[in-house]
Amino acid sequence: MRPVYLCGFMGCGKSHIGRMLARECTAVFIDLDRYIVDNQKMTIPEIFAQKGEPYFRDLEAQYIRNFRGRTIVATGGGAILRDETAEFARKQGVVIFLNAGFDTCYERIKNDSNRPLVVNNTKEQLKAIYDSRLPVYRKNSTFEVNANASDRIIAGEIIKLVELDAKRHRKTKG
Ligand SMILES: Nc1ncnc2c1ncn2[C@@H]1O[C@H](COP(=O)(O)OP(=O)(O)O)[C@@H](O)[C@H]1O
Ligand SMILES: O=C(O)C1=C[C@@H](OP(=O)(O)O)[C@@H](O)[C@H](O)C1
Ligand SMILES: [Mg+2]
Repeated sequence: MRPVYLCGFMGCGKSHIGRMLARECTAVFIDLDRYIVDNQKMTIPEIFAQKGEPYFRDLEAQYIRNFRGRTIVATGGGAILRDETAEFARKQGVVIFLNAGFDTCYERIKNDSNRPLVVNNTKEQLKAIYDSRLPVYRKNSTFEVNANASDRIIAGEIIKLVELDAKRHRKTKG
């Protein structure tokens, strides 16, 4: 199995589904946000406040390159927006966009003080960010799944796509 990178807006379920998938596929689970926090020994709000958002974006772009093999990577909602990062991830493995509606995402994240974009933007501003990101997640992913569903259903869909990817990849390798 090649690495699986989950992308999508904050609250779409990347971390939750990723952890579940890794258990089901006996793969290693990496939460890119967690990995950054552990390596930097700072929380995400601290990194944003003390080093700035561009610094955090560079860390994402750098650290996402550290994983190989049977791994499920829950990216942070901004990581796959960078074209070179997405290109790397699609070469390395399979990028899956968890597409959940804005209202679903917002209800899940609205009170979270650990997500600086949520703290620093109004609901209307977050909706505008969501709308501007949607086409980029689409463009930069290999597959898209409907994430307005139960976690079991979403995980099942992803497993089918990962199997499809493995088949295609074997074929192209000959
Ligand atoms: N399909 C789902 N159904 C119900 N709750 C979900 C689902 N996916 C995620 N959640 C919950 O929504 C919240 C945000 O999910 P999370 O995985 O942290 O999102 P992300 O990593 O994409 O920002 C968590 O409390 C999680 O348990
Ligand atoms: O969308 C974003 O720009 C961000 C999403 C967060 O991860 P989740 O998508 O897991 O919430 C985290 O990386 C950071 O707060 C920035
Ligand atoms: Mg997450």
